[in-house]
Parts: sequence; structure tokens; C-alpha cells
Amino acid sequence: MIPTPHISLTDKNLIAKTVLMPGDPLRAKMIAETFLTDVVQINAVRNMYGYTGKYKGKPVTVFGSGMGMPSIGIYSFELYNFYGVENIIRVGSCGAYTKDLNLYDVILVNEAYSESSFAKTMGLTGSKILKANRVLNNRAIKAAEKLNIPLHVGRIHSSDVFYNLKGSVHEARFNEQGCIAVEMESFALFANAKALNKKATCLLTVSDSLVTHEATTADERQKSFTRMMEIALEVAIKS
Ligand SMILES: O=P(O)(O)O[C@H]1O[C@H](CO)[C@@H](O)[C@H]1O
Ligand SMILES: O=c1cc[nH]c(=O)[nH]1
Repeated sequence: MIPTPHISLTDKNLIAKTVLMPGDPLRAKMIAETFLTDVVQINAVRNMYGYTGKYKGKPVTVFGSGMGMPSIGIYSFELYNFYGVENIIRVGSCGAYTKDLNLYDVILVNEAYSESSFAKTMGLTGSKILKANRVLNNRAIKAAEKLNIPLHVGRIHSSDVFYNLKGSVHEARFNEQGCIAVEMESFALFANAKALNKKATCLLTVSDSLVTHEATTADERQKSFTRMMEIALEVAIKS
């Protein structure tokens, strides 16, 4: 079923097997302009920009997911199920739940914990923890070593809530579930990958700290998170 309600592309050959997926569609544009050659824009429906180009001569697609699980749930499902995508690497920002993480540190997610009903509602599982793909993660670890980029590997919290009336839950999620940081999409991405027998992982850059209250600006979030992109692109061309 292509095009889909959210992706206007009619030629599925214009989408690579591996997609880098930032939340922000303008970050997708930045990645395409900074790192790719031979770039073609493949989507603009709802301003959710997608681009396919070449990295070191190999095809790679970058596509915004929007914020939150319903949004990445739609785009990742359509890319996997209707456009033949095999691997999605989310590249996002996150808030640190531990003082051991500093601004701009890079995290490789191995598990996403969530209170979200996404996986249960879609009929997949009632589990609150879903795993990233081990093959992609091993490639990311090797790429980070080669690029000399330190990586924190761990479980993160995929939250449905950015503004919590009860205050921050960072202490409880860190102490009780072992979550080192928070973002808002990985759990749904991992659910779709599991449901459709595809691969997914997530690289995150620390944009702010729930512990120290340090924070990067919106502009820095859009433009400065290039180290995790380099890792993700190396994984993409080996996958
Ligand atoms: O930087 P992105 O990828 O959007 O990720 C994080 O930033 C947004 C919140 O500001 C949420 O989408 C969260 O997951
Ligand atoms: O989801 C997110 C992303 C960055 N910082 C947060 O506090 N939450």
C-alpha cells in the first residue's frame, strides 16, 4: 500500500534498507545536507521530511519521526511494512537521569523501559521492556571504537510525558528500573521492529540533565549532535 497516508513516495526503490530517524524533521534535513551526497527528497507530507542519499557511496535514508510514540509508530511501521525498510536507527536527544552522564555524551540504547500501552494496544506484548537489535548494536559499538567516540550503553526510559505534574520521575526510574536517560520514542520503534521481524536500535545524545538541570539550546539540539550521526551512518553502510 504505497503511497501511505503519511508518506507520498510511490517508488519504494528510493528508500534505502537502513533509515536514520531523528525526531526533528529539520535534523533529518541537516543530516542529509551535512553527510550525504546525491540527495533526493522523498517526503514532505506534514513537513515530515525524508531524504535518500549516499554515504561513502552507499544508499542511506534519513527520515523524521516526529515526537512521541504514536508518531514514530506510524512512520516506522509504514517504512518497514510498505517500503521494505529493514533497519531503523533512531538518532535522538535525551535527558540524563544520572550525574554520570554529561551534556553531549552519546548513549547506545540496549533496552527501552516504558509505561506506554503502545505494544499492548497493538497486540504485541504486555512487557514494559523491549530490546534493541543486538546485531545493530554490536556494529555501533565497533563503529564508535573506530571513530574514538565514547559510548554509554544502557536501558533508557521511553516516556509519554514531557511535562509531568508530579515533578520529575528520574530518581524512581533510575533507582527502580535502571534507566540512565529519558526520551519519547524508542519503545514504540522497538515494538514495531519486533512485530514485523525487522531491526531497530537507538543512539541518543544528552541534551539536558534532569539531575544537574544543565541544558543545550534548541538550535544546538538541531545542529550539534553530529557524533552519534557518524556512528549511525557507519552502522547503516554495514547493514
Ligand atoms: O530529539 P528527538 O529525537 O526529538 O528526541 C527527544 O526530544 C523530544 C522532546 O524534546 C522527544 O521527541 C524526545 O524523544
Ligand atoms: O524526552 C526528553 C528529551 C530530552 N530531555 C527530556 O527531559 N526528555
